[in-house]
Amino acid sequence: MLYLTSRPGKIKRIIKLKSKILVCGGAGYIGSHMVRQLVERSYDVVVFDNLSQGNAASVPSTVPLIEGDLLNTDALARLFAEHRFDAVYHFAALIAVGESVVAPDIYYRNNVVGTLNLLDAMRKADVDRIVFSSTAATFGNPQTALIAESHPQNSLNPYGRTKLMMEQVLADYGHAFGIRSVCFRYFNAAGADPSGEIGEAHEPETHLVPNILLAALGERDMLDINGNDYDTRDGTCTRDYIHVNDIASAHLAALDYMDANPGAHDFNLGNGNGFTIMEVLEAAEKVTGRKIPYRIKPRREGDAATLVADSSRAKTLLGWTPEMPDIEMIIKTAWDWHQAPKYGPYAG
Ligand SMILES: NC(=O)c1ccc[n+]([C@@H]2O[C@H](COP(=O)([O-])OP(=O)(O)OC[C@H]3O[C@@H](n4cnc5c(N)ncnc54)[C@H](O)[C@@H]3O)[C@@H](O)[C@H]2O)c1
Ligand SMILES: O=c1ccn([C@@H]2O[C@H](COP(=O)(O)OP(=O)(O)O[C@H]3O[C@H](CO)[C@@H](O)[C@H](O)[C@H]3O)[C@@H](O)[C@H]2O)c(=O)[nH]1
Repeated sequence: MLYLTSRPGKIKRIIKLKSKILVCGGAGYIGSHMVRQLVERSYDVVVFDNLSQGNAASVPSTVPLIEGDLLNTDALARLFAEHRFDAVYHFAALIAVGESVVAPDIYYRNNVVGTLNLLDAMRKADVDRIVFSSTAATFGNPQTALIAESHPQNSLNPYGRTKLMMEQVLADYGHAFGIRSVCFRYFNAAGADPSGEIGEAHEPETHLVPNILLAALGERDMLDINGNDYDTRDGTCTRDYIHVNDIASAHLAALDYMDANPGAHDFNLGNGNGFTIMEVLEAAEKVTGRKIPYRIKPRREGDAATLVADSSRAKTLLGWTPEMPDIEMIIKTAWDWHQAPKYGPYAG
């Protein structure tokens, strides 16, 4: 934040200028919700995205969208030469657990090399604040019912390991180079902005909630459930679903937190309630009023049986409160979007 006086020498009036924020991956699902919250609060925002999964239509027309790749160091140099950023939100990554098991090379290059390139560009431009999208997938199978930040991180898949590596890099860069960082380990992002203007639109879609809703709409024949022989209430995997706007609101709090606290910090973001796949399916049937067909398939490699967050640290230190913790409300916002998506593979 920059504070200027309207009359130099005489402090008559304080004008608070909003920070300029780079949102890498800002055309993606969570990034686009972040951009919307930043714009609503009058931040100066620039989006950098290679549109491999992102949708240009999800970025407001007032926000510059620079199409570029984190693996292209020239494009990054140009970006940081053209703009003076106060902080970076880094959402850009490949995100599918199952795919990372069969194509780890692509995941390590994109998520690890891409992030190292971004950090190099930041350092050259003297930008020293970054909020990094990490994940519950860094933890592996839990040793306690709720996963707090102190829980050991033994990721079960390459995707989670790319994120864990970057958490470690950020801690080292904080120590050596003074880079301030917040790593948010989201549990399962779901839902859509209640405006109905933006939502989840991946191609192909791999996430549970949209796949359930696509089956409800007949866009898929049925939901494939990846295994029902886990040690959970009904044998299907348990996850902690958190509304995408609640993830974004934590990022706003992180800016002030980094101002006051040098170094690297991590926070788990979830609602603290685990739902099995069958329970999410039942909740979606209630919300949609439709019977949703499904079949049981083999386990998907790399899946933890259960991932549920303890988010006390974010609540205490960031003053963060999720505004939409109810699973049916989360699904309802996604359902409103999926019935009439404005972009993506099922639009029109
Ligand atoms: N969706 C979830 O449930 C979840 C949970 C935990 C963590 N995360 C993390 O949150 C972040 C955002 O997830 P999302 O669901 O919005 O994913 P997404 O795929 O919708 O968005 C990622 C965006 O990054 C862009 N991108 C990817 N690689 C890039 C590159 N090399 N250069 C430039 N742009 C690139 C994509 O085009 C896309 O727009 C990711 O880092 C993901 O690992 C997501
Ligand atoms: O069509 C589907 C989709 C998913 N699942 C299962 O549902 C659960 C949740 O899967 P998914 O929605 O793909 O989320 P995760 O695999 O838990 O991964 C998400 O949540 C992680 C945090 O927990 C993030 O890091 C990842 O980026 C994000 O993809 C898993 O057991 C999947 O195997 C199905 O059975 N059928």
